[in-house]
Amino acid sequence: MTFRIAITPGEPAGIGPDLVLKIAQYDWPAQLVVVGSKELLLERAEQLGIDIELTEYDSNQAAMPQKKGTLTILPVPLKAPVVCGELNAKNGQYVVETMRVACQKNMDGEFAAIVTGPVNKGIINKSGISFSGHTEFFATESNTADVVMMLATEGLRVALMTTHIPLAYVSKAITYDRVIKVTEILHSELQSKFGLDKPTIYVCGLNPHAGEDGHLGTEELTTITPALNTLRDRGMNIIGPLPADTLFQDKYLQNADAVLSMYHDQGLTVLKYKGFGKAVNITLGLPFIRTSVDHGTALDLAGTGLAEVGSFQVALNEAITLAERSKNDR
Ligand SMILES: NC(=O)c1ccc[n+]([C@@H]2O[C@H](COP(=O)([O-])OP(=O)(O)OC[C@H]3O[C@@H](n4cnc5c(N)ncnc54)[C@H](O)[C@@H]3O)[C@@H](O)[C@H]2O)c1
Ligand SMILES: N[C@H](C(=O)O)[C@H](O)COP(=O)(O)O
Repeated sequence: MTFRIAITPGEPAGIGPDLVLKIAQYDWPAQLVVVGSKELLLERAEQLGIDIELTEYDSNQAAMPQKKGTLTILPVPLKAPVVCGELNAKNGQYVVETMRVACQKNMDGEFAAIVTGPVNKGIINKSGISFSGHTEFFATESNTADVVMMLATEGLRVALMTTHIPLAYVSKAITYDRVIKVTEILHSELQSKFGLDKPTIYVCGLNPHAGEDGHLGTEELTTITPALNTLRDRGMNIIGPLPADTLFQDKYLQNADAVLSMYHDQGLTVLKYKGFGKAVNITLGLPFIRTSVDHGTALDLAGTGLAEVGSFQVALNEAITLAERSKNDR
């Protein structure tokens, strides 16, 4: 028996709908249920010259592998017409509703995973909904206190100690408890989701040269190292904090199952330099599987046919692999 994967196309004026249609040009071993506007997909398909057959989702029917040229759709209506490349705050509520429905159906066990297309955080906030990212949204929606953002491409996994917050708040956010919590979630999910019995985690410092013994910043001495020592005492294999500018070299990375960076651009700049378009974003610590693309809404490419589908394929393949693994573990 196969399972169902929920797909949210994300921002309707961006490339998400284009990529969902491109994904549908292949056979998939799982049923792909797109949670979003049927009219939007049909309109974008016509614009791109893609043939697509949409079948409405019926929870009473058994899940079937998705055949190329087809998609299953769980309709969520748009709030306003869509023009490619033009954000419209009226559709902020639509975008959030697609995520909410997909989340609920995963919580209920009806779907085995969620794969999300890119959203524009700014326009959702402009629509009156406070929103900083899918990662935080799904945590709140599923009542999960702590989750971890991790992006992965071939040969590198990068997890983040802090996610979508202004740089000015990062230092305050890195508390002893946060270092313990995030590292514990990363460690336990490397074991359970990725089958690594005793994962090795390399940890970046926050300050230049990891603080240079307190001369260039003290967070390493006061917070990060004490927390990592506690985790080492609990048996975890943790290296660091090491200077972030020299950590990302092969002699460290070949031994690292993941690198834990202190803030968004410290880790993701390296990850995306290495693997942009071929990476997956995975939320660790949720009660369901959630993966996503490594890129944003690319408003400049929506409706042109030029958007690359590589990262969406990686995200969908990863969701299917994780869902199969989780099914076999049960
Ligand atoms: N998963 C997500 O929801 C997600 C991820 C990252 C950024 N974003 C959001 O996307 C919006 C735009 O962000 P940005 O401009 O920094 O990043 P972006 O990824 O949208 O665009 C950066 C550059 O990469 C190109 N690009 C992106 N995806 C591409 C693809 N699939 N194929 C070919 N070229 C591609 C774009 O044309 C642009 O030149 C922001 O609102 C941001 O918050 C969302
Ligand atoms: N931080 C992610 C990135 O740069 O790729 C992106 O903004 C998406 O984050 P969410 O999955 O939390 O929306």
